[in-house]
Amino acid sequence: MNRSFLEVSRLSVRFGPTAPLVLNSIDLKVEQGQYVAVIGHSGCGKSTLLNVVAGLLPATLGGVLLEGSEVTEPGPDRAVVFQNHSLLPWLTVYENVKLAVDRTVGRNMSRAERHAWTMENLALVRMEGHAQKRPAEISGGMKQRVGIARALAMKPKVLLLDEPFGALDALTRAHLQDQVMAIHARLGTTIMMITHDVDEAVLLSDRIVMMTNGPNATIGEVLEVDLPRPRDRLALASEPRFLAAREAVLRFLHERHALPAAA
Ligand SMILES: Nc1ncnc2c1ncn2[C@@H]1O[C@H](COP(=O)(O)OP(=O)(O)OP(=O)(O)O)[C@@H](O)[C@H]1O
Repeated sequence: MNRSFLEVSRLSVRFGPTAPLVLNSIDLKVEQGQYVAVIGHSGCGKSTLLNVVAGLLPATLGGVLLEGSEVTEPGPDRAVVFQNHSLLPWLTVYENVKLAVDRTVGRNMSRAERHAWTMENLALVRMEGHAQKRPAEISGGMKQRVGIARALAMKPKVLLLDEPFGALDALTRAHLQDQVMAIHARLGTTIMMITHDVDEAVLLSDRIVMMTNGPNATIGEVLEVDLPRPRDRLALASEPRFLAAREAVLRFLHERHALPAAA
């Protein structure tokens, strides 16, 4: 049988035996190296989907396979970056990343290798110059970069990004999007990203998974983003294929699956 790298099959989730289904029979296949964005209105179940893939939440029905193995618990092969950084405040930037290295891939490395690998990942997000600072001493964008370095340092098979740029100002956000695109090009990591931002989804992704409104949310449409890489945000701003993809997602969200007007 032809398996995909990551497969979500007939996934349904409810929180409690009598609660309605939040997700209803989600089917999604992601190939190795693909960048997939999941977009949908607030509350439709995007984070729930990501959390099941991360192993943080159980499936009620169906499930998730990564390279053919069922996901039943969290693991370093699926690193998550949340909207609000989850760095340990009492550790330095270096120590935050090093801790993740020590607990995962670093187990089979020498002390010098663990140090080098920690620094290599900080350099990937251009944070090597801030290694000795604590989270309180760096900006929100820098914290997210450290969170991404920490996730990548675990050499995950899949990087799960839950609105990673959501709390950042527009310029910092654009800068970080460019960095993530560069990292994806360099490492070829499989990425699943949740976002509310249509431009961000089109700019970064190979495919955009559009979810219907909850409860009982499911995948409404999947859009293939046919734009060559590397992608340049300025050049794309007037590129017809970029604009067409953007319009397709906007129409899905605001015409076919618009939220009812507030009472
Ligand atoms: N632990 C939980 N217990 C009960 N209900 C939950 C729990 N987590 C999520 N829900 C409910 O499941 C639904 C989907 O939530 P989820 O956070 O997955 O949506 P979302 O699309 O990620 O939303 P947003 O875009 O606002 O972050 C919501 O109605 C939410 O209230």
